[in-house]
Amino acid sequence: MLHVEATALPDVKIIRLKKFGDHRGFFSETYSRKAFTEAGIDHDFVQDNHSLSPVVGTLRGLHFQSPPFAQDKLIRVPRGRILDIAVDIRASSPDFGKSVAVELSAENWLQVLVPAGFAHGFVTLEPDTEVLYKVSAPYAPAHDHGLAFDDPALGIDWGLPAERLILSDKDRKHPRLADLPRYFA
Ligand SMILES: Cc1cn([C@H]2C[C@H](O)[C@@H](COP(=O)(O)OP(=O)(O)O[C@H]3O[C@@H](C)C(=O)[C@@H](O)[C@H]3O)O2)c(=O)[nH]c1=O
Repeated sequence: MLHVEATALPDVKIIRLKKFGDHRGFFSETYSRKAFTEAGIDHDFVQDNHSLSPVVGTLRGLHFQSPPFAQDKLIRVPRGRILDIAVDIRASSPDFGKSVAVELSAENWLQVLVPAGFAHGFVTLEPDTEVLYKVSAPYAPAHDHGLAFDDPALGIDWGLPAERLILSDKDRKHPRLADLPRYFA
């Protein structure tokens, strides 16, 4: 029913789901605890989030929650298209500071699993893009942190010129990786 692939950062996984199309439209099991667990993705998701970004170039990120409210995230796009980015911020990881980008869309029907210890963000590539994601810990504003999306040390190519990017005020003020406390060992 589902197929799991590692990305260049092996703990970030791409999930391919079955989509059954017929003359009425389609049906898809977008999450099944049993099927995901059998495929090695075993997380205790406690909250579902949903965002809408009307304008192309809306960039949300890079975000993470620190322990004890660190979140695993399972992300999908039921409408529109995004470039989804995960950055390894685990201090002792050989991939510390490295990022991976995956395009998620209503068309490709992929999901991405971004585990705790990674900062996460995305930029929208189509108008009216909606992003749905499950998280494994509740929202905890005191433990909610950000990393600068344009930190040169990360070298992330967001795929659009800077003047086309739409961000929250908060997301323009996050520290660079070198100045970020080491929240994850
Ligand atoms: C994330 C979150 C926000 N909020 C509130 C706080 C604020 O008033 C409003 C908008 O919050 P933000 O600006 O943080 O929303 P946004 O920038 O969409 O934040 C999200 O970005 C992506 C990339 C992630 O990975 C998510 O974990 C989350 O951090 O929603 C909640 O009530 N619960 C939540 O779980």
